[in-house]
Amino acid sequence: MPKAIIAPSLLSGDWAYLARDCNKMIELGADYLHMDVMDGHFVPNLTIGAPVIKSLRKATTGYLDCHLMVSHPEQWVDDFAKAGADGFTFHIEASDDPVALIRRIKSLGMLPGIAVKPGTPISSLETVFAECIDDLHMVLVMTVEPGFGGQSFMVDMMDKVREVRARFPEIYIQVDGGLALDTVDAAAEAGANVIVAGSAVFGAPKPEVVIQGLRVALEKCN
Ligand SMILES: O=C(CO)[C@@H](O)[C@H](O)COP(=O)(O)O
Repeated sequence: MPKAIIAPSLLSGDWAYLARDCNKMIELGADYLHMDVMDGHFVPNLTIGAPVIKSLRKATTGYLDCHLMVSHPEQWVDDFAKAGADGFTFHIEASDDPVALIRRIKSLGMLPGIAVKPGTPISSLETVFAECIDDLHMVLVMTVEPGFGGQSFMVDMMDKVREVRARFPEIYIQVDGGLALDTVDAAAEAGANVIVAGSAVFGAPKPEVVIQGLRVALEKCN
């Protein structure tokens, strides 16, 4: 099983103090900085693009785990690579040629991830699994409808996590949406090893306690 990774979602941070919040999360024990990129089209919310990642790159050495909730993710891959993103995860529902995009992401020096919305089955990834599993760093199983923080964790998505873990023991499986100390066990037991948590971390009086608690839950199952 791959290493346990905790990725606070900066969507729940303070955008006016983004660099400060990123560095604070790393100091408090986070592994990845989860950056929610939304275009107001693929999802009904609008956030940031590559220029913000470029500025942030100068301000933090943390791993910038970019989750592209956008239509036509191909359009942005070069910009994100130039900006200094470390990971580029896009949605299967948004891409016409996911295999080519995964290869492009990798060739640009980023780690490729592929995401599925709650209504999308893992079978939609068959072509990706067949043609470029060795290039794929991570599968992101959304545990809420993408677009907003603070929603409830969808425990029924754990069947998808189990399905991916059973087939690919070494792949990174990220879960995103509604993860907190009372929901992480279900994700960890199913085989997830990358936990995104926004409101649970940023809303806590001591974020470091939540980060550590999430890590302990993952490590119990690893
Ligand atoms: O991608 C998304 C929402 O679309 C997430 O990254 C959320 O930001 C997670 O927030 P919480 O559910 O943990 O508050």
